[in-house]
Amino acid sequence: MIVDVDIGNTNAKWRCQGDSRIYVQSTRSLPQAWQYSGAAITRVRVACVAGADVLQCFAAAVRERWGIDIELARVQRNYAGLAVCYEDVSRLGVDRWLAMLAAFKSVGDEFVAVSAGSALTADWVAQDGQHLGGFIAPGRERMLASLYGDVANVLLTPRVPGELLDIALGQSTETCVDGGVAVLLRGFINHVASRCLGARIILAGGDAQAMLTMCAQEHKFRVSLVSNPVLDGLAIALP
Ligand SMILES: Nc1ncnc2c1ncn2[C@@H]1O[C@H](COP(=O)(O)OP(=O)(O)OP(=O)(O)O)[C@@H](O)[C@H]1O
Ligand SMILES: CC(C)(CO)[C@@H](O)C(=O)NCCC(=O)O
Repeated sequence: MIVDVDIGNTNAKWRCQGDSRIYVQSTRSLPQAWQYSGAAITRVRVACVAGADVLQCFAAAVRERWGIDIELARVQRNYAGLAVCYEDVSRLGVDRWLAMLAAFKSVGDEFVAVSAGSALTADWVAQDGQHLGGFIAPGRERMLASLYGDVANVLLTPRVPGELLDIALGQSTETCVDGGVAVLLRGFINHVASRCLGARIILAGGDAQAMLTMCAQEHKFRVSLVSNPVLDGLAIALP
């Protein structure tokens, strides 16, 4: 059994080969125990942007339980037709690279890979596979945490996407913050969309659905929601 694992800053997600289900566990809890409960594992392909300590604990647990070393994806300057534009490719997040690899294979044309998770990222890739650059910004939870500190999670309210369409003026701290953050998220996705007229927008991450809702009507037809391009990219990077 091959298992692909995406260790993000908030959540670790995994998928077993031949099974479309994605399992999620908080990254914080991963060093204590990986909640994998499937069949015996022969390969574990990993993308990790969380700390080295998390990865070390995870690798040690896999070695102890299945007697194998994890296979870690690493960014390469030129791979599978995708050419990374960073001067120092080791600085590019492997999650961004894998998402671009997956989109490059499936779109076959110019695209922008957007992730709305712990961070907001957008990466432009030309039709010939040249990575043109991108943006990194704090994601929704990070923006809230920067205002509320450790109580951010308490104040996070799961919102139905429709609520985000009409950003009302807040009349309490919470509604002012929610509205302000929504303005920034909306600004990000609509800037991306209006900067890449013609290109497909491949949108993923925990806040992808909310971002799609906030995307201007005239751009929505170019957006494809994907559930986890990082996991898709692992199969390309580590065949
Ligand atoms: N149940 C939920 N309630 C509220 N918000 C949620 C929920 N699940 C996800 N989110 C939103 O999704 C974000 C996390 O998304 P995701 O799981 O894609 O993160 P991640 O993969 O760890 O991030 P990254 O890859 O950027 O490190 C949170 O910051 C939050 O804004
Ligand atoms: C930006 C994040 C946090 C998004 O998960 C990740 O891709 C990362 O840690 N990147 C390193 C910095 C960079 O990509 O330039």
